[in-house]
Amino acid sequence: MTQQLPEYAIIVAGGSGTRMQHDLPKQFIEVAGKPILMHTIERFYKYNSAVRLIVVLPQEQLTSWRELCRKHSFKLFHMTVAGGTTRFGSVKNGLDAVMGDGLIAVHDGVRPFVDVETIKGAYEAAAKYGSAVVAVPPKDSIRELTGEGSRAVPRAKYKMVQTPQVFQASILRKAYEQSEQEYFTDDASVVESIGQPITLVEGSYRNIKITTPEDLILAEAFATTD
Ligand SMILES: Nc1ccn([C@@H]2O[C@H](COP(=O)(O)OP(=O)(O)OP(=O)(O)O)[C@@H](O)[C@H]2O)c(=O)n1
Ligand SMILES: C[C@](O)(CO)[C@H](O)COP(=O)(O)O
Repeated sequence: MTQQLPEYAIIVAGGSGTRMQHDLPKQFIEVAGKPILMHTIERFYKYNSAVRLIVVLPQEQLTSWRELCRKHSFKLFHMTVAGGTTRFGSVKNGLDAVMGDGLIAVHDGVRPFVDVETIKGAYEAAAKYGSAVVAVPPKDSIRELTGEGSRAVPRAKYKMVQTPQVFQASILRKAYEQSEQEYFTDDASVVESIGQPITLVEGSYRNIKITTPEDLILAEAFATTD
């Protein structure tokens, strides 16, 4: 009989949301009556209430998050950790709170519509292959910028990468021991750089990252049709 590894989720919500141009960091903006980050945490609880949740927040928002939880009677248990100046730094701080072996999902706090099947598929694939990164096929044509202009590239050769990105704990820890590089845009790029293979698993077009103002319109629509 195979032993079930403990499951962790580091939910990174330590950013400031500059592209949203809102007075609050976007993870705290209300969608369907509650902060985006609460929707995200609920998705992981719905998948498995035993997942150990580490929520990474901007240092200056730790107290206001506690107040928001009180205001919304939000009782789902989670640990909070102060973030870094970049996503890389925030993941690293979250990782410091994970002890021992297990599977660690890193998920953007601003992807509140990730479905349970996607989370389950990612943990299962990571248990088997060591890594699992959720991705979807591009819907648009893609052009590569060249020095002089641009040229078409075959989109069947590309995937749009989402989160969760799940890894065996030892692999993720080793990857985050190195110093940050500019091309690290996600955990897969960090892990790949130490020579570990990346396994892709199917994501969902609903699993949007709330980034710019029009995403909030989509978010309200998704929240009411789930
Ligand atoms: N220092 C940082 C930067 C980002 N994030 C988190 O990483 C996720 C994806 O990042 P992004 O959408 O870029 O969020 P922001 O950095 O907040 O947005 P922007 O780039 O527009 O400033 C978000 O949940 C964000 O809170 C983080 O935990 N710590
Ligand atoms: C991790 C991520 O959401 C995968 O698509 C994305 O790379 C985050 O990028 P951002 O520059 O922080 O928006």
